[in-house]
Amino acid sequence: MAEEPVSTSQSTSSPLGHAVIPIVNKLQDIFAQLGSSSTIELPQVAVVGSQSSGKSSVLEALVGRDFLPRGSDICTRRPLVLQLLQTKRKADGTVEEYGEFLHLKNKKFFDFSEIRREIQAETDREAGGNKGVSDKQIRLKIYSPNVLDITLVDLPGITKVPVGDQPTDIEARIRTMILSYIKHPSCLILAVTPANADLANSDALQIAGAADPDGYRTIGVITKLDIMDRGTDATNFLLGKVIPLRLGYVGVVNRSQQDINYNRSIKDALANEEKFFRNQPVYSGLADRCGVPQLAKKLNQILVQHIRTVLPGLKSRISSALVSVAKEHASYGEITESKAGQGALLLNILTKYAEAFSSMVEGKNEAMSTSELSGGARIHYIFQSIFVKSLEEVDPCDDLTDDDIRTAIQNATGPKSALFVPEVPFEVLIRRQIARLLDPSLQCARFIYDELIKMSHRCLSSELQRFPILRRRMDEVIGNFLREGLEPSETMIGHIIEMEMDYINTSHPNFIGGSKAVEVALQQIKSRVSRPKDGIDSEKVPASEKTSKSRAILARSAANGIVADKGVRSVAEAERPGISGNGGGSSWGISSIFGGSENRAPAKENNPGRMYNEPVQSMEYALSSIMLKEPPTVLKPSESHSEQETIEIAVTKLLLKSYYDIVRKNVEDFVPKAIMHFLVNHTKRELHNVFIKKLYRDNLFEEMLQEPDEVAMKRKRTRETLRVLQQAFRTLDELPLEAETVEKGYSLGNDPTGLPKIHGLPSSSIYATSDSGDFSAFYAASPKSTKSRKASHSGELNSSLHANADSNGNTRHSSLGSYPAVDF
Ligand SMILES: Nc1nc2c(ncn2[C@@H]2O[C@H](COP(=O)(O)OP(=O)(O)OP(=O)(O)O)[C@@H](O)[C@H]2O)c(=O)[nH]1
Repeated sequence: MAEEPVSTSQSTSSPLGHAVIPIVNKLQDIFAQLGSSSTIELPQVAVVGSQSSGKSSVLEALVGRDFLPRGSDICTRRPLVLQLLQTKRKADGTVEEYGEFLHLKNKKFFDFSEIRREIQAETDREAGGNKGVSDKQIRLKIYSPNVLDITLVDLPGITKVPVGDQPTDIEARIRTMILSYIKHPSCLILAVTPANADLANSDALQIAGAADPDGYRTIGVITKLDIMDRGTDATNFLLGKVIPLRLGYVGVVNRSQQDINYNRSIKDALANEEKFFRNQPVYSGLADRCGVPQLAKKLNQILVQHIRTVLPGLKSRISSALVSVAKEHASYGEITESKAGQGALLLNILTKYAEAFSSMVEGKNEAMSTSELSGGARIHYIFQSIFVKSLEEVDPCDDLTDDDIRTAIQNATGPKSALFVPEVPFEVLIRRQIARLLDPSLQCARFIYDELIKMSHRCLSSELQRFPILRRRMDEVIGNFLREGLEPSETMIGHIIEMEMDYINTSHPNFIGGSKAVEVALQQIKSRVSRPKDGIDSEKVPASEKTSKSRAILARSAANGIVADKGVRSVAEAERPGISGNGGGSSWGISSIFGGSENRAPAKENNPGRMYNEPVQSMEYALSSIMLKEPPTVLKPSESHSEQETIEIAVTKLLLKSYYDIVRKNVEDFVPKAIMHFLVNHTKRELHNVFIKKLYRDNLFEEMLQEPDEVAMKRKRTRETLRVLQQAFRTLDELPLEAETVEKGYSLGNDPTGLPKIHGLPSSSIYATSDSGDFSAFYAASPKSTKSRKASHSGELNSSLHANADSNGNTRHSSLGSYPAVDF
């Protein structure tokens, strides 16, 4: 490529064009180094056009070296991805240029004709020797101080008629292949059309139009201006009068086949091209649209603008990758060799774990979920919504039928008939109900234990992943410790229930008491009598019996201080039984249910009640020598309920319910307390000590802090990734200032000419014009602002040059939006 004379303004201009592109290329290499399939997708420049239109020649001229197979026949049969990388001149001023193929890593090709031969050989290897075409890329990097940093793609030319090994659908296949490159919004398209062909029917413009209908990224290249028919010229093409193109056209003169045959150098060809345009007065006013150097400038300028816009997005991606890799790296920790270091590490892990466990129980855990209950909240849920709720729902009488109660009453009164509301059956039955509370209470403790086990697993920090032995040992220790904590809580729960069963405190202020129970029971029965269907049939009960029972019960109410019906008092007193006097150790006198014993009347043993009627009758039968039936082995109370029994049953139920409520509340209160004290809080308090006691041993450090090889490997890999990312980040960090400088260069026009200054671009007057080929105008505003916004989102090239903020004021980054996220 011809060296441009460096003007004063250039020498003071921003070096961004020089600096940004190599950095991004460098980043691309960095990502490649990471072995990640993700790469930074730079805007590529693809050359499209019909066969032999001069695509390869244009690329070669841009590169400034002969290295591509060219000829009148089909030459490009595989996509060639060509990354041009600008290198510095050597200190002694000599130039080193070489190429490197991806498929031949570490081999530098200093002889460019050898590069051409390798392209041909590699093409043949994949696509065969007989004009076959393949879509498998050949990747080539060219290092040279004489190139602009750009990635170019040479694509097979569009052909209509299949030849050689080409399939019948060769045209469609090539079009698909071309489209797969140029459809990408970040791909710049060089649509190459020979000047001696009909531009209106240009394959290149047609396919470019399909991929880039608005022409935001298509540059028209007219080749072979030198072999146009005499008397014709390409000015109308170049001015966009035939087919308008937003980015305009550049006319070039490449080497003819004869030049190639004579081995004419590119340098000569460029000189020849310059001479051509100089000698053609018709092109003199179109200097900015003529010649390979102008094409190079156009491309470079677009590329620089694009990269500048893309950098912030790239930077944020790298920084987030950096954060996650750094986090991962930190999770692998450092290798600790010294005993003291190991001890400190172990202590730290154990302490952190114990703290995490406590925080989780207390609900102070940072990683607390917002989508579900966790930690201590689950414990609370188990207590309140499972345990308490289940107990509340239990009816103490639900497993007791009236017959059960009647049987219990009859059993409790022994051979006598029950004269009063019996206390023993109440105690027997209430104990039975209290006993039922044991199982759910123990189950509740189990649930909490399970929760704590789950929490213990959740507390395992990522740091522990690298110490599987320690992790296992910690698991064992906490598992055992929790199991040990479960025992006393279960014992305590047992005690709570036993205590409740052992002493039935009928003096409890909340207990209904016998009198009140009788009163309520009578009311219940009365209301049932008035509604015979609902309850017992009062008619069936003999009147005398009914009166006596009522009297007896009401009398007890009176004895308890409740004013009873005066008319029945004496009878009631006469019928007062002496049960209380016969109470055993565990039997609480009737007074305990019915209140104080002050008004207790002496027992009357020989009360001629219903009880004795039957033996008397038996005697009479005996006298008549009538034999009795043997009593059955299993005896049940008689089926018919007396009214007395009904009342007794109702009273017993009321007493049961009332007392059960008291016990249930106690249990609901004490069981969670016991579990919290003996299991949960105990674990919270003691876990750290237990860990220290069981695991913090000099002789165990080595064993417990043993990490698997895999962790060492991962640590090494993430360290390397981190290093590369840090390097990339640092490199990018230096860019904003330069980008700003470039911004100034473009927008403020601090050059006397008011022109943008890009490294490697001559400060020619080409930018002064402001027609369709002027990028400054193109960058400044889009004719379709809405569209450009949309395009910006989809990552189209032009978007990077337009509005940088969406309607929400968010900065958007365009083209790299489509490159795959860094995935390590
Ligand atoms: N006179 C003249 N000949 C040219 C020009 N550009 C290309 N040629 C010749 O046209 C022929 C085809 O050029 P290539 O560069 O191989 O064309 P291509 O489009 O890459 O061809 P394929 O890859 O095979 O499709 C070669 O013989 C070139 O020397 C030009 O501007 N002037």
